[in-house]
Amino acid sequence: MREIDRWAFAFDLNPEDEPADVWNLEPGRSVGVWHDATRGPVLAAMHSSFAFRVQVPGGERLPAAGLTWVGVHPGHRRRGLSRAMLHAHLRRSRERGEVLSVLNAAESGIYGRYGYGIASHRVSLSLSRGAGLRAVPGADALAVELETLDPAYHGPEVVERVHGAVVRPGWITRDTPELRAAHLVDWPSARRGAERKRIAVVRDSSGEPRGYAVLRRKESWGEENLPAGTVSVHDALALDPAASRALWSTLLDLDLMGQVKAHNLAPDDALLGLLIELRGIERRVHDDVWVRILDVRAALEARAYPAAVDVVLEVDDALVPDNASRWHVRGGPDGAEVTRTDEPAQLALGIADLGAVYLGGTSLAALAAAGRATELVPGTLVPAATAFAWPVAASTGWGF
Ligand SMILES: CC(=O)SCCNC(=O)CCNC(=O)[C@H](O)C(C)(C)COP(=O)(O)OP(=O)(O)OC[C@H]1O[C@@H](n2cnc3c(N)ncnc32)[C@H](O)[C@@H]1OP(=O)(O)O
Repeated sequence: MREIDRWAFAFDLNPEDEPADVWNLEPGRSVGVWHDATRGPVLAAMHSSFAFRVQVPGGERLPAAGLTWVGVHPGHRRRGLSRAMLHAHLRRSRERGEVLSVLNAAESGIYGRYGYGIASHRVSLSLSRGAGLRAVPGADALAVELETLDPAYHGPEVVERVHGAVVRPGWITRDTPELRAAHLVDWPSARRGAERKRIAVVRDSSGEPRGYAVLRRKESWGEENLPAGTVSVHDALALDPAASRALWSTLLDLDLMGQVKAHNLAPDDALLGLLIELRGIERRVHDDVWVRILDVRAALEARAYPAAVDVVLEVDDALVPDNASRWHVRGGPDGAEVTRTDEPAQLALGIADLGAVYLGGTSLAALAAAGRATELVPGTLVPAATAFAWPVAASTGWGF
């Protein structure tokens, strides 16, 4: 499995990284395709999945198959192996009772055909040292500790504790020790001249962690010998405004650094609201988690809707016939009742686009504007788009 993974993703593990490698795949959830080669059977393709629980609007955590390690040997590509594996994955996930499948895509063109849609986004910011932040009462009373990352301690005591307290659609907790360990691995080859991973921990007066950032600094010197180092942050969370202010004011004022590169932020991360000056900040938006709804009724009944919803959707799903139906969705902030119906449809959309709007991270109105959802009865789009939205942006923010 490691071999086919390396063939598919075109990498070899650096010898210095070998001791850090963690096997995080879960037993019973991988499928391989064998090829009878001249020198004996070899894996031509494989995929695996994690047994996740994904937070949906309203806070419920739904069973979801986190598709991963989809790889086809370059000598066997474009013969339908990936398609066959994806069809099997959808069927097996449904048999396990998983309501959703989620993934991070290697390339954007691969997964729409299997009914996955982009359901959340992540943001990268490039900030100058000293970027001004608004004052937040209580921030100065918080302590910020800077330590070398010790996964055995900081993992359970800080990172997963803070991570597990986040309320946000699309949030996925790392529920196995292997996933937790893999998340904090400090690959020696990834340092590329930067320091080992450090962690900034924000604590309240009782010592409770309220936020953290895993970071590396890299020194560099500009013209006239001016310090121009870079702070790279790939994992930063804060549970309240004061913790966020304390965390980012520390990261934005580290000696000898010229810039801070913050990756994997939710699109509405508090940092964006704290910054006094947004002009000149380089901001990039990437696709985050892709959602495939495996069971329309269970999925739509599990989430909450911020406004009353009463709409008949015509859902098209070529791969899961059970989903392809007309669904009457009636509900609101306390959830919804979803039933098959023969009533005339008011809105029509495909399963990938329903996946895209499901977490509230993509607007149904925006999809309709692009011709990806159709308003069959005038006046039904705006109320439905309002109900399918969510005030907190969807995000997962870590890769699997
Ligand atoms: C969740 C994850 O694990 S993401 C990781 C995905 N893996 C990688 O990117 C590793 C490198 N690439 C590969 O391993 C393979 O090329 C894969 C998995 C992307 C595709 O596998 P293949 O077996 O070649 O695909 P297969 O022959 O089943 O093609 C099915 C369809 O996907 C299309 N397709 C395949 N690869 C791509 C691609 N990279 N971009 C866009 N479309 C693609 C094919 O053209 C075909 O289209 P059709 O439905 O119109 O006929």
